[in-house]
Amino acid sequence: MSPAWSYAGRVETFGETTTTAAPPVAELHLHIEGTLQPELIFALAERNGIELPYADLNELRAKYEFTDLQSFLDLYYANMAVLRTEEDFADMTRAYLARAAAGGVRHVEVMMDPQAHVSRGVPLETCVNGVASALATSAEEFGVSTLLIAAFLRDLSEESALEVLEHLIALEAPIAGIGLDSAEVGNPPSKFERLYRRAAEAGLHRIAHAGEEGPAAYITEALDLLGVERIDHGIRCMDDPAVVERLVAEQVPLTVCPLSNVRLRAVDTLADHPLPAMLAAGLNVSVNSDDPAYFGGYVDDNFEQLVAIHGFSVAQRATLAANSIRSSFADEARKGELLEAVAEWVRGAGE
Ligand code: HPA
Ligand SMILES: [Zn+2]
Repeated sequence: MSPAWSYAGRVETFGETTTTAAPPVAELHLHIEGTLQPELIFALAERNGIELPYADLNELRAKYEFTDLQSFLDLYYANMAVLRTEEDFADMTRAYLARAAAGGVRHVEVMMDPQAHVSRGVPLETCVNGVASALATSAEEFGVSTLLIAAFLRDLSEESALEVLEHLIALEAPIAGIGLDSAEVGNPPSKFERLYRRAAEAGLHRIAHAGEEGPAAYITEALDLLGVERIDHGIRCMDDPAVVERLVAEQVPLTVCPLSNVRLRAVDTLADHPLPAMLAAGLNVSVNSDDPAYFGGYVDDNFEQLVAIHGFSVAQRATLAANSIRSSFADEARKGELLEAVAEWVRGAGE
């Protein structure tokens, strides 16, 4: 199947040299199911003989107007119905990797939502093997190193999450860690203490969404009760100076997703986004796409708009890139290579 994306190869010019707006980065906050582009949804529906509730691409695209996280999640879960076979998961993953690589991503820690597939009758092996098979050839094919993270749906029970985690462990699934996503408010980190304890016992990395729509207190809970190594989003920390102070002191990585926050109305506009203030406060922030097929762009699009709206300098962009690399779970040798690539990008930018 031909890829359902295209890349315009946008560049900026600095004096004599030309460089891309986005530095080489590690993408640390990416839901693979959120990379499913409308064209691929139609292609997979046809391949699998599935009738979509939309007459055409335009009717589907008209649904991409969100009022909050839940309004997005409803469409995100509905569209997953087209993912049935290993090949479907692999094609979706490969399309993301190709597009991300073209936009500067050099390392990615891909989240997937196994419960969203198992609950509609897709075997765990099918979704894991499909995504993992595309990740396995990514370094060679796209120059992008990869890790896989199983994310659990916080609006489901802890028992459901534990059952799937045990199954993943029994299958020796190639996962590096676990995450926590879906509807945040009313589903605090404290609901998943046993899950995170089990993941730690199994030697898995631990991350969690917190402070996207939920309060700053959820960030503290995720750190203290779940022992997470990174916080996904975390923007609501800005409501509580004591939480900011702690996050700065401990240099807890926050994987921020500016375009996502605008599309889900966590912030009104990109001009109102707290990322510049977060950087200025000394927080360990990075830039990520979250669900690029739904939120209007990949990592490079996020950087491009941050430059356009906030005038982020080469030095600021290099800091964001270095933060992403240092906060990744890549090995030290890979981190060193990627940090060198950032330094090279800065030299090319001539600032
Ligand atoms: O932005 C998100 N937030 C919470 N859950 C999610 N699942 C996919 N994307 C998201
Ligand atoms: Zn997310």
